[in-house]
Amino acid sequence: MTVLTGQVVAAFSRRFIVATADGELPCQVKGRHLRVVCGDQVEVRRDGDAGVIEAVLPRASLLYRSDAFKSKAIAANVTQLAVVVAARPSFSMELVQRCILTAEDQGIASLLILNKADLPETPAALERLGLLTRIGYPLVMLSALTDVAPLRPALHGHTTLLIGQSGMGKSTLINALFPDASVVTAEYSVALDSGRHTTTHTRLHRLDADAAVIDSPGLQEFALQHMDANALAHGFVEFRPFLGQCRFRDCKHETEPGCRLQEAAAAGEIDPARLKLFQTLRRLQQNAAQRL
Ligand SMILES: Nc1nc2c(ncn2[C@@H]2O[C@H](COP(=O)(O)OP(=O)(O)OP(=O)(O)O)[C@@H](O)[C@H]2O)c(=O)[nH]1
Ligand SMILES: [Zn+2]
Repeated sequence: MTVLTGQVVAAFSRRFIVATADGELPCQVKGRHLRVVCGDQVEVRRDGDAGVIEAVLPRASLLYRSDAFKSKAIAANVTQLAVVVAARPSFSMELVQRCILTAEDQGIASLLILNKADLPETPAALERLGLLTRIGYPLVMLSALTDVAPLRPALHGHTTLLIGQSGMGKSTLINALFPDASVVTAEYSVALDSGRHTTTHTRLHRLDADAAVIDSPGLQEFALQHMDANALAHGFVEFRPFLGQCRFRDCKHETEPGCRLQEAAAAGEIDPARLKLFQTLRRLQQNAAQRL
């Protein structure tokens, strides 16, 4: 029997959404050991002011967060991933793409949020993001300090997971969307060009009956060892029309003759930088698999 106190909110009858979880929360449901994460739908029996989880409903999606060593589930039933970036401190395009690849693997839509639009370096950041907007990822530009209205239409009807490197302004954004949430924001350290960690929990905030936003801790790294070569290739959405058309069925899309992806890169049908990232990630995945 698992008792959750103060960790379940947003009730519809006996069904709850797990709103706060520090990673995966172990629980026992009818003798079975399970783990619930933020966004999970559970059926809860009230027991005083606490709740006893009686069932965990099947998940429509499960997003993982990984470092170099292990994958950890961060949120369930997310329908949209929103990656927050800003011109300052600098952000990693590779990290942004890794997050999006994970979302693609789970069939989740991705959205780019370019925050701190008031900064003079913003056009350069927008230019870098062209790698992703050109292949169709939507982008919302805003300044969380002054106005988050441009983001609202994109959140409609979705459970959105906000993800981003430290210092991009995620907490500021959450504060502006949910004035009662009282998330601590920190001045990022300009000298180190990186943010300090102020967010420790993954937390679901309800926007309205059909929309919610999940805030997650600032990212430093995002490994993808849960995706094999095939999943990786499909994660690059613009590769999909060319997959299965290489001369060799087990083509690694490196230097093989008749590789349709290399041809597409040479012809400007796909961005060579994206193919290069695929090759790097596939090799990393391969090496990790060999170590097991
Ligand atoms: N100029 C400008 N600064 C902003 C904007 N939004 C946030 N900031 C600043 O960026 C810094 C970092 O913001 P936070 O909201 O703490 O960043 P975070 O991404 O939540 O960082 P972690 O909590 O470390 O994950 C703070 O000094 C904010 O005031 C913006 O729209 N424009
Ligand atoms: Zn190939």
